[in-house]
Amino acid sequence: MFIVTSQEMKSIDAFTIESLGLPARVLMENAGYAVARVIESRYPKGTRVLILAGKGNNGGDGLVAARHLADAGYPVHVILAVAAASLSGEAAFQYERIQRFGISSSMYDPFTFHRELSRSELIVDALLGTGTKGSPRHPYDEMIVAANESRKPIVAVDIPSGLDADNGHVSQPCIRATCTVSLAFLKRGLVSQPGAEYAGECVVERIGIPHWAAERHGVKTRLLTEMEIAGLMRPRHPSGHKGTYGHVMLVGSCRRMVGAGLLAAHAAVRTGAGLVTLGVPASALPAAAGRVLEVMLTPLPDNGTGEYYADMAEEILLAAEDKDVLAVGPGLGRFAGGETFLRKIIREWPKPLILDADALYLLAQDVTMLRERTDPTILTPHPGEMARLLGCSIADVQMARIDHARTFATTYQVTLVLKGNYTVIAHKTGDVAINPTGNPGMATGGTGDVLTGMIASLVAQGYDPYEASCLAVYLHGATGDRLAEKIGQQALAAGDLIEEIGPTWIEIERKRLF
Ligand SMILES: NC(=O)C1=CN([C@@H]2O[C@H](COP(=O)(O)OP(=O)(O)OC[C@H]3O[C@@H](n4cnc5c(N)ncnc54)[C@H](O)[C@@H]3O)[C@@H](O)[C@H]2O)[C@H](O)CC1
Ligand SMILES: [K+]
Repeated sequence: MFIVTSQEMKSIDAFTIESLGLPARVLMENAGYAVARVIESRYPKGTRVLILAGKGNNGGDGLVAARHLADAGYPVHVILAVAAASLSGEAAFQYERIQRFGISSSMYDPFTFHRELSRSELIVDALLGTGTKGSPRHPYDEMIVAANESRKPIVAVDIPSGLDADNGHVSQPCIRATCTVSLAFLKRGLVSQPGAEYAGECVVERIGIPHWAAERHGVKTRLLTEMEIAGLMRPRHPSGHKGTYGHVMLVGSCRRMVGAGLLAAHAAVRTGAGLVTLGVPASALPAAAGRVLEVMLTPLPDNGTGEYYADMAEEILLAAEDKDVLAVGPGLGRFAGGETFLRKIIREWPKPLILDADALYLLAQDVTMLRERTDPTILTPHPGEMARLLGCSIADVQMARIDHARTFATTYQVTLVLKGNYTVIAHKTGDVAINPTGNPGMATGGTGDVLTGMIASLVAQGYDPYEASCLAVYLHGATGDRLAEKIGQQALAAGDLIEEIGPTWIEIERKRLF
């Protein structure tokens, strides 16, 4: 499912209208009708609907919806934010139609507005759409505040008014919708925080703009869907043996963080790797031994410290020689000479490499070392690690997650997984996938280690690095959602997640189209 910016939407709209010859009026009719149908499917006939219409095309969509809802048996009243004379072309055309159809309407004045608001049972927000510039001005601001304060359900047309369609930032005020009917394609702001929270449930409705028009206009951002993920899942081969499913080598679990590497290793086992080896500083080995029976442990000479140090890169490369993928980071710790350590691995490891956690901290000391790699590389930063890699603030990262992830991936030719709500997976070609699964219960220590193990496991099994990342991220979030259903978000722990990977895999795999 494509995700567009307002600029991309504008070009696609123009292309559909001018080159494909589908008039703007037809698109608006489809848009308003789609909104009405969504409302009809959720609210019983007779529900009193108040439609708030702005001056542009978003308002026009609302006016079309008013016409269809009235016809379907909903008492409707329309309030225009501006005088009828200042409505833009298509909205003016639609306003004239609702008058001819005898639909009750008025122009905004505080008294009428509050009276209609208190009588209504459902509000349609058609004030501002993708043409919004800056914070809602008067009287839009007052209308938005009052609509929110009414606590009545709100269906937003295209985006909640006050939302920045491109980055998910919300103005003060911004509509808090129960449901948003996004037209033609999802807008970026609906899958970025805090926008997603203001949008409520999102439904995307077709309005006549063909799907391929997005591709034609170079849209490279999409939302992962369950169907697509199911399609990536490969059945195991009847004659397969453990060698068929690859050997993962993980490096981490220093004395203070033994659990991190173990979580990753265990998750790699549960995601299907043939064999999993965890490299640990020799002195930390007793603490790691016997905790996950399926995992082999490789002690790395550590002078009795239980920590990593620069020279251990040599040992790691030797130990990894016969493995299919190397993942460095969970519980690695920070140490003197870390940059040299990482540079050696980056330069000399000739197969897929995954860098997470403290490996990303080490990488941030000189990101350009990534240019020395030609083999597949996957980075899995959370926003703090991403900020360090870019030398900017976390707020800067969060402001433009998609753009930062994409630029980094294309610049350094890596797969970049920017974690957080709506994890962004960026491919070295500039393709970006956004993940819809997961919940706040997963914001707890160790879940990142689990993800790293899952990605490593899939790469070892021969999945393409980008597809492995998309599949692992989706599955990881879906596993968290399934677990939260069972035990609640509060109680969710990284270790429990691992046991739920298998059942979640089966559940998704069943959606596969044969
Ligand atoms: N063919 C199409 O283009 C279709 C568009 N659809 C809907 O149209 C909107 C986008 O419409 P547009 O007219 O470009 O902009 P808006 O309706 O979002 O509003 C712009 C309007 O409002 C004024 N304005 C801008 N910023 C502010 C502000 N901060 N405060 C107050 N007023 C503001 C500005 O002057 C403009 O006149 C899209 O979201 C869809 O809903 C349909 O889908 C059909 C096809
Ligand atoms: K809106």
